[in-house]
Amino acid sequence: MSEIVSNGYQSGFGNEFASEAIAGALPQGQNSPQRVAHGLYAEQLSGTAFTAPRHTNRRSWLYRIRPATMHEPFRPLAHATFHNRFDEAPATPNQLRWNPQPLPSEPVDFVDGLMTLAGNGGAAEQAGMGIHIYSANRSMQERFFYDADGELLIVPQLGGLRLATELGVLEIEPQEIAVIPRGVRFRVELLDDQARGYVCENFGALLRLPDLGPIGSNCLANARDFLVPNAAYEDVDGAFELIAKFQGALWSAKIDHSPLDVVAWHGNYVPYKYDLRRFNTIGSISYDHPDPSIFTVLTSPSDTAGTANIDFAIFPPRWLVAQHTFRPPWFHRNVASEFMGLITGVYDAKAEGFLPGGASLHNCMSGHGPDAATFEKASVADLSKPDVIGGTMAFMFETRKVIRPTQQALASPQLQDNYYECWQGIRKHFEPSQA
Ligand SMILES: O=C(O)Cc1cc(O)ccc1O
Ligand SMILES: [Fe+2]
Repeated sequence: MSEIVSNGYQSGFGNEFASEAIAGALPQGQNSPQRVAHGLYAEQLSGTAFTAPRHTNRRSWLYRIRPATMHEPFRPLAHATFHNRFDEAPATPNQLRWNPQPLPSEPVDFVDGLMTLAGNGGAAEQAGMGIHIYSANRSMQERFFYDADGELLIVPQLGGLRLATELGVLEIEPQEIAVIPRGVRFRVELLDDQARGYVCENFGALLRLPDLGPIGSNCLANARDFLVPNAAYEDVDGAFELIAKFQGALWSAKIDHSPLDVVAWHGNYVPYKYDLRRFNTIGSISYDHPDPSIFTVLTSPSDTAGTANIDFAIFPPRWLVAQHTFRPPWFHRNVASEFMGLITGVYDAKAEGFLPGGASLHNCMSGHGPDAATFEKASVADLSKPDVIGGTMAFMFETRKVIRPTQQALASPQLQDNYYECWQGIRKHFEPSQA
């Protein structure tokens, strides 16, 4: 009986990885020998259709102490705040902003501490995303979770997490992210007393690195900076719970052993982490503020070329040097819908009110951009000097479909009822007789 211990990381994105926690456990030359070394069971886990084109095809082979099929039947598990009901309230064109969700006072783990803020599409549609916040103050104990509805992009804002997965251990802190593939079982342990962050549940095509076009073969998030765990396992018996998220609802089954019992694995369907501080940011060195697609870390494409199901973009520290230019984000209305969060610092379009741990939502064609204070300051700034934006990390989940806030998000005391006022102080400067 021993609890899982990290065996470190391998690097790359979408590689054919291979790892064994016991030398010789990984079969050579084939996937499914008649008998696997050390009495392990072979099991395939596919993340794309068997016949998906080779460059998007994802699957891994796991060599484990017991096959994943061994557990008692699932029964529905109630959860008051974590769901995919995006049709409860009318979608709103209003600009919305929330203060950070409070941290729990009672003991709450990652799964219990999930609250759904908004989303679109769903698992049945195989498109769209769920947007959730977690706030927790204790590790998951004697229970494990997997999401059959989509992969989970976890964005910590407060406190580090140790994600003990079937394929090994990922440790992340704020300004790092992790992606847990659909179906992979895991346990979330807290590295600090409290944890809060954002989760993007991707019902569509798997997140991948964006194409770089004329940028070339480097920059933005570089593939070698993505880290994938080496195989690590625990061989533990006990009275445990396996929680599944399936078609928008939770289910619970008894399991008499830890499912984190994969001794060796190989493949390209893997959990991974990435340090957002490694992002190689591109921007204008001449004039004008480019579209924020230059800040894309990962993208989930849709069936329409160039129109993402989800883009995950970040707004990291950077220099602003553009000449004869309004340097912060411009006023805009977009066909895409934008959910934003702030991990640390101040976001350059909002002088105040957008707090670390908070969130904002600007839906399709809803006007937004710099608040009045930011506009006044930037429109008279001295452009002979570069500006440096430091000590900040904001992010955006952008999506082609309208983002529908849940009833609980709209009723939440954290919703700022005066958000629209940040633009009401914008002054009329129009002078028909002056250039
Ligand atoms: O709305 C926002 O703040 C996000 C955003 C940033 C930017 O630099 C350009 C467009 C955009 O939507
Ligand atoms: Fe925007």
